[in-house]
Amino acid sequence: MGKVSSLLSNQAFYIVSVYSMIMTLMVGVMLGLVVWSSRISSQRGIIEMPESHYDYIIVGGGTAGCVLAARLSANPYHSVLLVEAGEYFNWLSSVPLVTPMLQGSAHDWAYHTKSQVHSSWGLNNQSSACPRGRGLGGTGQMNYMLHYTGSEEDFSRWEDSGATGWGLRQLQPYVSKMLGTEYQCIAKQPYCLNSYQILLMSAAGLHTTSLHQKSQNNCKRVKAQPRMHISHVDVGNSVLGKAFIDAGNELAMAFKGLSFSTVQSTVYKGQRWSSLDGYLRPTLGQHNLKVLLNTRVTKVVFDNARVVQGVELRMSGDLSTKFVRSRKEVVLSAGAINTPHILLQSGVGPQAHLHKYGIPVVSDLNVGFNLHDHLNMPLYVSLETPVSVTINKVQQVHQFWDYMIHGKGLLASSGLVGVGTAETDLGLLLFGFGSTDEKIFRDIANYKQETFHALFPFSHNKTQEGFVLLASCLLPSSRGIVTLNDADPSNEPVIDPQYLQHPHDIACMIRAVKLAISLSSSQPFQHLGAKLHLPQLEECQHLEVDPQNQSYLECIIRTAAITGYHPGGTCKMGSPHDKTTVVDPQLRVRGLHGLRVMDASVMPTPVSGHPNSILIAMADRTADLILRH
Ligand SMILES: Cc1cc2nc3c(=O)[nH]c(=O)nc-3n(C[C@H](O)[C@H](O)[C@H](O)COP(=O)(O)OP(=O)(O)OC[C@H]3O[C@@H](n4cnc5c(N)ncnc54)[C@H](O)[C@@H]3O)c2cc1C
Repeated sequence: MGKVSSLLSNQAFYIVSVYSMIMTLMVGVMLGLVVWSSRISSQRGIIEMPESHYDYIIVGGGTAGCVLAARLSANPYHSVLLVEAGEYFNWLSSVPLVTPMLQGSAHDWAYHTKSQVHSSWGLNNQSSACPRGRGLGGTGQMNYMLHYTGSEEDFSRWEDSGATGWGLRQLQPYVSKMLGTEYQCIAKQPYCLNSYQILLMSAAGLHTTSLHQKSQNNCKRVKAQPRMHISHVDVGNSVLGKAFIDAGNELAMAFKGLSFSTVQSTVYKGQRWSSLDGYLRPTLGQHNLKVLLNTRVTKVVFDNARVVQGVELRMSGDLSTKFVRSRKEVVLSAGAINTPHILLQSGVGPQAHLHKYGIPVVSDLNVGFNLHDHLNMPLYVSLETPVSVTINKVQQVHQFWDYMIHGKGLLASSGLVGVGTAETDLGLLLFGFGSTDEKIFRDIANYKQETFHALFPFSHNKTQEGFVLLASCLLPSSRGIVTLNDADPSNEPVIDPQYLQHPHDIACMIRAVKLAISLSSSQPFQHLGAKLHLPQLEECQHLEVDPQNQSYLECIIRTAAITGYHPGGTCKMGSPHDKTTVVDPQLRVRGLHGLRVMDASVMPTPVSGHPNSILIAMADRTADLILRH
């Protein structure tokens, strides 16, 4: 009997081993095919050496740069060069769940902030990580894929501050276009307008002049191919998602303006869908669009009349500098950290700061100021019900199989489940991870080991069920600055966000944390056996661990809150008469000719959520502003 059972178990072991070998082999082959086919299709339009000149030069192939390059090259008579410091991201970037693994990799600029005074006490050197995507697709190729298109108030604030033309009404047509609705004229009508005019008309309500009335009769909204694909967490299939919505309903009386939903993500058939996929990729290979990878723009060059001549660039592995001329415009889309860095290196920035490094001043502007970012305070909640993502579940072979064959399963989602707002400025995210890889999550936040362990007490347990609530102040008032370290463009700039410097922000963060605490103790989560683990942090050990204790809450926030990954504002857009602005509402750099900025650095104030899709719509509108010019 014993022999038979050991024979059977040997056979079972043999079958399981062969099965896993076959599965692993097939997964390997399929991944190889995916990588191989994307390599082949990705070579189109990529050049090794630039020509001497182009009509438009776009610096940075990130979220905004990919849209601009596609739109400006739509006219076959315009030659466009897109210069990107990195290369193509590897295949990991398309698998939503493993997104955090890109941080700290070769695809990340991997910046760190200056030591913070008012925050980050529990981080190494009191310095926050500041990841930024380096490669085609930019930070949009390494972000958490949350889709959000802003509130009306976000854009009214911009208009009120002098960024005229950037209201919701003007941006809405571009958001619609992103999602698959366009405005088209009936062909061959004499009074047909171009798409920009139609978008403007629709933004203006379509009925102000007789020309508009005629066009209203001849132009219509049509369904088009969406540029961006959006997927939703289905409440019917997500126990955590359902609990989140139900908890929102329960809390509606206690918090004003509460709005809770499951997340929308820029994911298509289980893969990341960025502005590279939706805008740039379909246009690659056009004769008039060239992409230069692994090439860093070090400087914008001007003549004596402050007209842009072109850019200086350095190709990877080559220490010499090349010059490429622009016949029409240079657009900086290098992101909220690198765009001000390039401008400062080019002599555009505060005079005293440039003098300090011996850089000749081309224009004395407030470049680098007004840096804003969201902060997230993580709170861990353990569960007694198996409804979350755990390391053990992710490691099951069938998860790989489901993903490779059907684009489904745990790997197909970022793990983010719910997004909530209340009282206009409080934000909450539910990350459905019960257990996490300590090394990845500790290092990407730059947490000290003891801070990490206090926040995530079960991090060593691969089967622990639970989730993380990220509490945030959506409209922070603190403003930081990006400055030069020295006059060498290849050295990192100094990033000082001055998190929580403004008293408003700590009060706002405390309210957000209280919202998270109320959520964890709501009935829907209690039914799942939720237990909140308020951290016992070394920096706060003199304070009683109590959710009602304001001083304790302030201390844990100042110790353990981490970046929300949304730096912006460092080339503030606004009225050309306002000395604090860098670009006018057409995004032209004030006082210079032929130079614009279009990326997160132009956002005058933070948006009440996630900026990526808003930047896509803004870049699309900017292309129309440029083309109309
Ligand atoms: C980890 C993480 C998660 C995030 N999650 C979300 C989310 O879920 N939802 C959301 O809406 N937002 C999210 N964001 C923020 C969002 O992705 C960014 O705000 C957005 O991508 C910024 O776009 P951009 O065009 O301003 O810059 P980027 O996309 O950063 O593009 C800048 C590009 O310029 C290139 N570049 C820089 N310097 C040079 C140079 N000198 N020469 C040539 N090229 C250069 C860079 O390599 C890069 O490709 C996240 C960000 C991070 C880091």
